[in-house]
Amino acid sequence: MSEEPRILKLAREISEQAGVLGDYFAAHNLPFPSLDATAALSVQIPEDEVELQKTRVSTIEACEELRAILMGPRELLALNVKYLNLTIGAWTANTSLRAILRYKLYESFPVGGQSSFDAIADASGLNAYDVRRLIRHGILNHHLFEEPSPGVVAHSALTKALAEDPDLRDAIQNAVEEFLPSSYRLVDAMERWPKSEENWETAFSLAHDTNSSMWEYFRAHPEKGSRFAKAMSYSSGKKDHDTDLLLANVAWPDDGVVVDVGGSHGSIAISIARRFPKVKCIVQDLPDVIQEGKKQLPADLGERVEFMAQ
Ligand SMILES: C[S@@+](CC[C@H](N)C(=O)[O-])C[C@H]1O[C@@H](n2cnc3c(N)ncnc32)[C@H](O)[C@@H]1O
Repeated sequence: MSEEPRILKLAREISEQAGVLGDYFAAHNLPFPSLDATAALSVQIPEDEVELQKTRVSTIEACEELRAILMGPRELLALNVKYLNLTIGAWTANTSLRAILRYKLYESFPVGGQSSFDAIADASGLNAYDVRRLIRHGILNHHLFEEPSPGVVAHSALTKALAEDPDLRDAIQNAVEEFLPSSYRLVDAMERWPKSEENWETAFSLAHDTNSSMWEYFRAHPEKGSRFAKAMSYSSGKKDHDTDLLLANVAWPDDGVVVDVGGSHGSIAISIARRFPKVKCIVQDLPDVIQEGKKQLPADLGERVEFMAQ
């Protein structure tokens, strides 16, 4: 008999285990757990009910795994960046992800192959102790890498996605290197420069130890600037966020001119031009960004998407 698919197995386990928990609450006349304002602040299972506590934890773990599988690697990576820092105690939430990207651990051995902590340390220049701890942190917290047997490292779907999808990689790295550190400095910037309208008196400047605005900083660090622009294109249309929603929910003209102010490399303008063959689009942005956008523009849209440095 073929093996039961993982999502069905997990769903069955969740249902069975929730049933066991439900029977306990009913038998003990306890309120069922909920997120209503009137609910108890902890789930009402006494500490000495060890088996029941285990059932509760394994139900939560099965829910997390089912959710992760159903999201898929790309969406899951984006979600990791977005939400993990909200967990109290998750001080290290994105450290393994950041290290895996910064030191290119995702390409330290081929997808489909296996490696060891020592070999990954050699390939990356890190020491084996750090590599082991970071990779195990990634495995436990983010589904990054797998350890099929002790000391043997293999790719997971997520590290495979990082290895094989440079656009996704740029979007994630831009988030963990540029934006997450800035988000932590926002209230500091508000305190330091109350009501400032200066374009460099920002959380970004504090996080990056600079007296420049984010845009000047990106110009001085072109590899980061290019990564930011690719991240914009990624989130504004290429893969997970369907530009169809934008196209369907705005009363675009059938012909005429659309100007995308701050349109970066033109991903939105390109989508509009493709959908409405009589519309012309003008993308306005900073000179360096415009230069790159021009280079990337598909040749067949040369007449209808214009880039303008502003
Ligand atoms: C959040 S991004 C927008 C991304 C773009 N709409 C997309 O979907 O890919 C903001 C854009 O504004 C541009 N920008 C910032 N300051 C500018 C300025 N002073 N003049 C022109 N463009 C500017 C940046 O280069 C960047 O591409």
